[in-house]
Amino acid sequence: MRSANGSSPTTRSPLPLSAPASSLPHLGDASPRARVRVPLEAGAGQLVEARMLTFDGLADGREHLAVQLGDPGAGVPLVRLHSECLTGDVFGSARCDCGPQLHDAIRLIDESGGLILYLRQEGRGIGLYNKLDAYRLQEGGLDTYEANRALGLADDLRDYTVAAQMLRALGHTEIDLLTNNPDKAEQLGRLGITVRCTVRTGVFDNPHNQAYLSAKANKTGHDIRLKEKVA
Ligand SMILES: Nc1nc2c(ncn2[C@@H]2O[C@H](COP(=O)(O)OP(=O)(O)OP(=O)(O)O)[C@@H](O)[C@H]2O)c(=O)[nH]1
Ligand SMILES: [Zn+2]
Repeated sequence: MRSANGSSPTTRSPLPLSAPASSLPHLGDASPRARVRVPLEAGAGQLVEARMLTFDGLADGREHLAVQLGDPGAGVPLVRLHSECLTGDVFGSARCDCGPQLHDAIRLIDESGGLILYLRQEGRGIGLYNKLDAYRLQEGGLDTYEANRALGLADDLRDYTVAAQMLRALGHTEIDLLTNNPDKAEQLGRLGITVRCTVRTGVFDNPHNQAYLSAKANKTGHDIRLKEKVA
């Protein structure tokens, strides 16, 4: 069982989430392309060593990145699928929780051994400009999903085929998944990756991201334990 992180996630029961071998989808072959060592700032002046991997043959032709942390031989890896959030990951936007989630994942996975798959799926797949259009609509009172729909877009366009391809290319067909999002585990199961268990990420709430977090908890079944649910 995984240990809890500093923000008190818990490990849930094992999930029966793998497809039978006979029905495994053919995803197309991807293979590792380059593997480079990169020291990462992990807070409090600490550096952790990451290995960054690129791939040939990913299904959508985009540049997704695998970041390997900790002991690669430590058994079933702890994996986070982290969808790109330029505003949160790079600029530290407090409108969402992506930046602190990413940094907490680096720390936690460095301890456990595993991978962050950094997926180029900005704005849950709608792209940066559409996300900022959605932010404008949210300022008029819509929640994150209503704003997508007002733009004529689906709630969530993400497909995790490339994540399954990266995992298979690295020989990982069984993982523990660091997420609060049930769709990630379900999709990976259908794509032939056994999710042994999920580990909740911490809840990084602040006065600016309450509506974002409560919409995830109330509308898409994210396992987020907010102190107080905002309607
Ligand atoms: N469309 C849209 N996307 C947003 C908004 N706020 C954040 N995002 C995007 O939401 C995605 C968050 O991805 P993840 O960190 O993988 O989070 P998640 O799907 O909520 O699941 P877990 O963090 O794994 O529990 C990023 O791509 C952000 O850019 C928003 O208001 N609208
Ligand atoms: Zn974000």
